[in-house]
Amino acid sequence: MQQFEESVYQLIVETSTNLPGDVRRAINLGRSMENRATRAGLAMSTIARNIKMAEEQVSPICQDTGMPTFIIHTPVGANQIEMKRAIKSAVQRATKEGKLRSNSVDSLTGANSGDNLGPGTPVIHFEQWENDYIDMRLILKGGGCENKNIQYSLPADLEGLGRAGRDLDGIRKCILHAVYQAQGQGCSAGFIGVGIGGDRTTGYELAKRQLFRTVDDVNPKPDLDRLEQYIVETANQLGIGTMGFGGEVTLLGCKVGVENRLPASFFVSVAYNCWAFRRQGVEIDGATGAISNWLYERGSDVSVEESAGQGAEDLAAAGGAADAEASAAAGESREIVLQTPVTEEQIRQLRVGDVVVFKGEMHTGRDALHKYLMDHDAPVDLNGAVIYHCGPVMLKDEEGWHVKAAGPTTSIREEPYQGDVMKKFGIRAVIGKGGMGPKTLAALQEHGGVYLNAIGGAAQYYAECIKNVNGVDFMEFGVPEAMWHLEVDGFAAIVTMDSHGDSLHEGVEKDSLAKLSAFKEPVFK
Ligand SMILES: O=C(O)C[C@H](O)C(=O)O
Ligand code: SF4
Repeated sequence: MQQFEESVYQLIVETSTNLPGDVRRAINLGRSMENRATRAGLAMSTIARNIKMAEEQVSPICQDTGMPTFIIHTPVGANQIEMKRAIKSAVQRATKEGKLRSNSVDSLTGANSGDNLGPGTPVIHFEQWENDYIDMRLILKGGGCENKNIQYSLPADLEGLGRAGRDLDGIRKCILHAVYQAQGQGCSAGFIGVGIGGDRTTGYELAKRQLFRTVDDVNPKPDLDRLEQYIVETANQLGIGTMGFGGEVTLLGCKVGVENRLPASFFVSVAYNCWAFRRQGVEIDGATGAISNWLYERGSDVSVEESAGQGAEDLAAAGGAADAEASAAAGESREIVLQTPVTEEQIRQLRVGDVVVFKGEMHTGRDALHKYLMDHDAPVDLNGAVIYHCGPVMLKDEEGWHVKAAGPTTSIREEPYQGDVMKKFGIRAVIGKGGMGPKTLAALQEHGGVYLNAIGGAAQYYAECIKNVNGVDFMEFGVPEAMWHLEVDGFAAIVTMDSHGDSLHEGVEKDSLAKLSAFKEPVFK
């Protein structure tokens, strides 16, 4: 078993940096369904480009490399204690080399362990089997989509859909509702795993295990097969679209499993996975510990389609290069280049739909920083500043810090603080993903601010726009939560909430709720 640790390391690197073949195929199909000239289409193109960049640079597809979760089948008599030790050591190495972000945080103090090890992390499930080889599967599911998991207890009354009973049609309603409530916040277009039955714990486990099925497999239970197909088709009529920008593609896959339940309980548990659906698996020789086979088609075998004229289609080139038809479809999107710091006047000119390309310094800030800034001073002048909701993957060498991955994080978590923090320090622009709520929208209007949506998960795409790390504060918060001062060039994001009271997110949510209500009537009798 000498090579076992190296095999685990290879599996981690492959999973984090190279999206598997079946997921790529689903994304290619999604891209073909989305109108390329729209905001959702541009987001899809950026995602495709990011997948390629991650593979080429062997760097994380998304900066949030999630909760490493291993499911391992071992031959009878295999030493699981030794394997556990090797897995932890491989996780440590992958973190040190920037293939995983340091993601293990003390729940009470917020202290980051720095190496992805700690109580409960990584997650390792062992099971014995009577084969002589090891089957090891890994999923790296990020926090943003994990936050969109949802569990229903039937019967229930669901927004837009009414009564969901204890039958297949009630289950249908729960799953559709699960997609609706995620909106773009889990980096749609997503994949969902559904667990019917079990208890509250095993229901979620069953849901997550569905994510290990290949996107294109067929459910052996005809009823569930029909349900899976219905859900993908119907969810794509909700109009949520990539990143919640509105569009044709909201869901790329649905897998449903069923287990027995107690007479009193009826749970439907839904695990939502973003487009950055990172899971792989290997067969390992029980004697040597070497990889003998990959269990899912590898990313390198399926190319992510790039369309002709690709230069003109990514986000940074969107406004300027869009032709008349494209501009109209994207809601008259304009491209505006802004040098930071920015003025109130510049910000008041921006409208929902504009593509802004930033140049200059921006500062990262997420949960720990926003809480801190509520009752402390900022370490740097934030007048006219741009805040980026981002927890990057960073590596340090003799020359200083380097950005390895730097996409946006879900902004809604900062809703209680954002407006106050902007007003207090004179911050003019906030970049994140998934949109923010009414409190922030009101503050943007009053203060003269703007919210921009970057493409979630596009961590390599944005890392390339960061030309220098000017400095860092609050390293004590841990790498993802620290305040990084970043020099950017060509950093593009779309205005989705402006200083005139308009919010694209509010509109998409309202429209999708109306569309959801059309699926109220029973389908599965
Ligand atoms: O933690 C992050 O960097 C992102 C997170 O996965 C999110 O989707 O909000
Ligand atoms: S940022 Fe988006 S793509 Fe990355 S883990 Fe979170 S939900 Fe997934």
